[in-house]
Order: sequence, then structure tokens, then C-alpha cells
Amino acid sequence: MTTTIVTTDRLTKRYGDHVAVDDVSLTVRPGEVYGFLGPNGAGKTTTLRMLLGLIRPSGGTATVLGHPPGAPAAVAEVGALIEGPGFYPYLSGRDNLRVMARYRRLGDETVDTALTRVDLHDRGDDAFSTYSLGMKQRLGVACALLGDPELLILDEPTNGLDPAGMADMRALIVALAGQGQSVMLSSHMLSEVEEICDRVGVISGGRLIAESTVSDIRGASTLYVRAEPADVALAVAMQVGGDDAARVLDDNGVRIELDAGSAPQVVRALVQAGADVYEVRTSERSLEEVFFEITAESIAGTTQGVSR
Ligand SMILES: Nc1ncnc2c1ncn2[C@@H]1O[C@H](COP(=O)(O)OP(=O)(O)OP(=O)(O)O)[C@@H](O)[C@H]1O
Repeated sequence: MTTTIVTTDRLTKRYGDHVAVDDVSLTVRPGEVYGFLGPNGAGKTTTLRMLLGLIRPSGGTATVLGHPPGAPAAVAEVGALIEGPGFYPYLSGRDNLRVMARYRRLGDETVDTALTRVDLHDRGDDAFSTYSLGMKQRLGVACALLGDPELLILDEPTNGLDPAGMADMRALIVALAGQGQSVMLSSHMLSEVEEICDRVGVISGGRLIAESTVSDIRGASTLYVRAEPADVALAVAMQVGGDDAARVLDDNGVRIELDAGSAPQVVRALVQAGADVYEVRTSERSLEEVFFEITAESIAGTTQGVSR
């Protein structure tokens, strides 16, 4: 059995002077949903295209299911939805998939299985042009599922979908992972992927700046305290959590970088200091907040090195 599904080692792609993907080393493990996150232009699609063997790296290496990208053994076991699949508008969804299946020398039965897995079986005989955007995107996933590949690579699968379409796509990805498929998907919509990914890699300006589980990346939960006077609350927070752990928020609340277990200690200290405590709760940073923090730090740290 393969112990890693995808590994890259200092994978790099340059276009002239521009480094689109810069020394990226990442790992996708069996059975996981891996979110590849980054703002527009971060290098997600370029990385995925290298993993699919569609473009050649300028440096570094990648292994997909134990093979070099694009090797026949890798191609046979990877299904991809990248940059909008091209379908014939006048053919039915089923016939579009049959065209693809025959091209890949797969039997027609794989078409029915794929249509069922994306919940399009009942609409399979309707023309592609009559499909909603969400259905078109699901047909793209069905196309990637032909031949039951071990790994699915989905580039921005929720892009352009309405909230209901996004929810359907999320549920589909979770269901596929539940059936044992490893999934690597890219997104710039963090709120989208935090619910469904086991681990995420964050890319910014071509560099992988974090790779971990969603909860590790989000970090420890923090305590939010609203007490008056605010300056007393801040002093207490600094005393309990240390000078750098506490700050006053716009609403006069105080945020303390302490785990939830410290709440009783903080409340006791506030009361002893004569503060009136109105609210104490734990607040987890959303992935969105963390993402902006770490991408901003990464951009600030590399601005001098960025060529335009
Ligand atoms: N063929 C190319 N020639 C020159 N530059 C390119 C080429 N392909 C991509 N780039 C540049 O490489 C960088 C990364 O692009 P890429 O499409 O991988 O980003 P992305 O993270 O997928 O962004 P998006 O979410 O907008 O698709 C961008 O600055 C892009 O302009």
C-alpha cells in the first residue's frame, strides 16, 4: 500500500524571472482530504498542473502514488478537475462521460457508477447545456471519477457555485473521502474547506507557508473577556497570561491567548482586582483569520525579494 499519495520536494516553477511555485515541499496522505489554500495567483493551479504532469517543473521533484507525475501508472490512478472541464453542450451528461470513458478505454459501466456517485444518475440523459452550474461542476467530478482513481485532484471545485451548489459539492467531497478516495483540492475560500479538510497546505507568493491539520493551523483557542474597567481587565489578563498574550479589542473586551482551562483562574483574578465581569467565553480563531495573518506575514517578510 502507498504510504503517501503525493509528495513534493522543493518543487519549483519559474516563468522567466517570475517564480510561480517556489521550493514547495508538501505531502498528501492516503484517505485524506487535503486543502491547498492560497489567494489568487499564489501558485495553486501551477502546482496541481505539475502534479498531473501537464507542465514540467523548473526544479525539485514530485511523486504521485509512488510514480513521477504524468507516468502512465500515475495517470491511470488520478482523476482531475482542473480549470473547468470541456463538455459538448449538445450531448447528454452520460454521453459526454461515455466519450471520455472510451477515449480512456474504460467500459460504459464506469459511466453509470460515476453518475450515481455524484447524484446525477437521474439527469444523465439530459443535454449538458440544460445543467445548472452546480450540475456541470458535479459532472466534472464524475469525469474525474471515471475508472475509480485512487486520488482526485480538484482545482477550485466550488468556484462560481451558489451557496446551495457549494454545500452539495462539499457533501459530495466528504462522501467520496468516506468511500476511501484521497482528495486534494485547491481553494481560496477558506471557510469552505475548513469544514471538510483533514489537513491544509497554505501557499502564498509561490511558497508553502504552513502545512498542518486545520485545528493545528488555527492554533489554541483563546479566551475572550469583557469586564470593566477595561484597563483593570487588561492588567489582570497580562498578569495571568503574560504581557504579549493580552490585548484590548475595539468593544473594550480583552482577548487573552490562553487555553480555555484558564477561565476560572482569570475570573478569580478579575474579581479579586475589583472588576465587574460581564462576559467570558472561549473563541477559536477561524481559519480565515489565521490565513490572513500568515499570508500577510509571509508577504511582509518577502516584499523585498518579490520581483514584479
Ligand atoms: N503560463 C504562464 N506564464 C507566465 N506566468 C504564469 C503562467 N501560469 C501561471 N503564471 C503565473 O504564476 C502565478 C501563479 O499562478 P496560478 O494560476 O498557479 O495561481 P493560483 O493560486 O492557481 O491562482 P488562482 O486562484 O487565481 O487560479 C501567477 O502570478 C500567474 O500569473
